[in-house]
Amino acid sequence: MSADSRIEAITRRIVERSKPTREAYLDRVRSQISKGVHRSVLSCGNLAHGFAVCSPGDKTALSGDQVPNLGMITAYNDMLSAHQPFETYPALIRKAAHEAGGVAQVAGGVPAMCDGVTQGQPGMELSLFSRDVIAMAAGIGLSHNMFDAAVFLGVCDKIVPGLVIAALTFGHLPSIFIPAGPMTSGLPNDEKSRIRQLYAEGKVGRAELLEAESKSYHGPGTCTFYGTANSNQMLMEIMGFHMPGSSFINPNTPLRDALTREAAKRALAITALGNEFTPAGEMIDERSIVNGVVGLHATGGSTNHTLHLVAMARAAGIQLTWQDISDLSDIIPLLARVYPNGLADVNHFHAAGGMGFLIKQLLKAGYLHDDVRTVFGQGLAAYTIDPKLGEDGNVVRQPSPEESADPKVLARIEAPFQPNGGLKMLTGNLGKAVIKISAVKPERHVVEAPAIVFHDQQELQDAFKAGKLDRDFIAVVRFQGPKSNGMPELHRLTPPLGVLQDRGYKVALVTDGRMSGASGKVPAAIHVTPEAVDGGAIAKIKDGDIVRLDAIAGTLEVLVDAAEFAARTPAAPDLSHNEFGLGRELFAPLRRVAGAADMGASVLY
Ligand SMILES: O=C(O)[C@H](O)[C@@H](O)[C@H](O)[C@H](O)COP(=O)(O)O
Ligand code: SF4
Repeated sequence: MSADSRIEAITRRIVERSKPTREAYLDRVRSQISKGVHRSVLSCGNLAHGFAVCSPGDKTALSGDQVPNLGMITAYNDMLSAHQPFETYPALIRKAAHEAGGVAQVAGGVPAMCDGVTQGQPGMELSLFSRDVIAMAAGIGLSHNMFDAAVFLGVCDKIVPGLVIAALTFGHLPSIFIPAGPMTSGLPNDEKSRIRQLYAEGKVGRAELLEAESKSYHGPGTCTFYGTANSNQMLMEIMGFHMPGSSFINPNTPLRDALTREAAKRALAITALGNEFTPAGEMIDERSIVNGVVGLHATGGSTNHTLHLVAMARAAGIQLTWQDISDLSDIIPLLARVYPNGLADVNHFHAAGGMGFLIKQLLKAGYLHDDVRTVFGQGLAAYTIDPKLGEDGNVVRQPSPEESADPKVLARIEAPFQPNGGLKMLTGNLGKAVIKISAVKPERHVVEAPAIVFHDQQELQDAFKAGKLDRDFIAVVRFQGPKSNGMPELHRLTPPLGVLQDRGYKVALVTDGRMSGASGKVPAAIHVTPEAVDGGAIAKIKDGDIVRLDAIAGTLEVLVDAAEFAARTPAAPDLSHNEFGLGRELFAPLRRVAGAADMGASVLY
């Protein structure tokens, strides 16, 4: 079934816009493919180093060019609950590779930051740049050129986007993403947020807050809210980088391990040595990217993907814009109510039918390109399944049901929760911005109020604690862009602004920084571009200026006489405090070259 004509039209305009860069990219990929099995270009010395620690059997296998070798890129560490399960994956994957007649080696590791640990801390100023550092680190591993396919072990916020950039940079190789799955459900996310707001008001102490947080984040696996990490899993599934049904199976379960083994064997089956060669650079095309954006809107996914999807697409020569994302939002309905867009968590989402049901609904309406290549073969319809553990310990896939097992969490296409995806681009005399309203009540989609300007999130929190913010206002938090301080998430603003909103005040946030994928209830115009330090108009806003954020009209305006505003001198605060400390001095070169948010805020292109 062909896609809806509006989806086709947007896809066509992306294809047209991307033609020069996409064709140049594909030429590079095909040139690399034409060189044949990559180990064959290595010298004997190179090869001997490459398999020095292998068994005699593997050395024999790798000495020739008939046995496929799988390169693993792992983001294992104990900081991310979502990545901790990867500690045991290399051994599992090596064993599965041998069972399939291949070899598997860890090509390299990549760094991974837990945004939950660094949230509100100086480390968060390295977070966005870590995406591109991860892409470079993965490139270092794959540059050994020993491999016929790659598997990527990563889940969280900047890690999957960075790994996708690497996978597409090495687009001549087939690549499969292997997740570790969500944490089992703990304290409900809305209850955690309620305790946070009580703490912000001084009504509970640190002991109660730590108890609530620890009951929420309690074990291995991805945090269960629908933030950037779980948006990543949705994207990898709907873009065809996952084996069908991989996204939301809990860690350390037989089905999880069966999916991991299966992915390793599939990666070896789709190399150039077999008859289903599926290089990532050809598998992912403009239709795959559009499918990813559609999934983002249908699930109320993280705003961080208005940065990451643009950067990921560029790695394959595809030019995705915020206008594309905004226009698709007008078409795609919201089908999932997962925190912060609802009370459920990703385990409930999966139990209600999960990705298989979601994809089935979107395909039924023609909102997805079905005729795409995936690591599993041709066509997205193969992903409308429910994964189960078979008698033999392998994965079996049953067709997804026609009905949602929980219509309050996962809706049918005929009865969506909202008619659109709620991720809009705003334009006006402050430049461009992005707003996600799928978690914002309709009466708050337009906010017009006096500005109060802050130069970091701690200033706002201090003003709140001092009782200075009990009024209608728009918080303008600026000098938070990529060139300023690395564009940290300002998620610690959510509790105080949420308290003020619950007290009945009209509040909103305007910032050239980012929010967490878990942020939601307060209207926020984020990623304002140009950023303050880059000549952005946001640097000229003064306390008391009337600012209007209109998510319905798609506008972001400061209501000041244009001539008077233009004549203002931009603020130029002292930013030296974010140039040193906790590694920020190492990232000064990246701040200098960082691109604009609407181009992916990348240091790579
Ligand atoms: O984009 C995201 O999804 C966030 O970066 C998330 O990964 C991070 O952990 C947040 O901090 C939410 O968690 P907390 O509400 O516990 O901070
Ligand atoms: S979802 Fe966020 S907080 Fe949870 S493990 Fe991943 S990065 Fe850390």
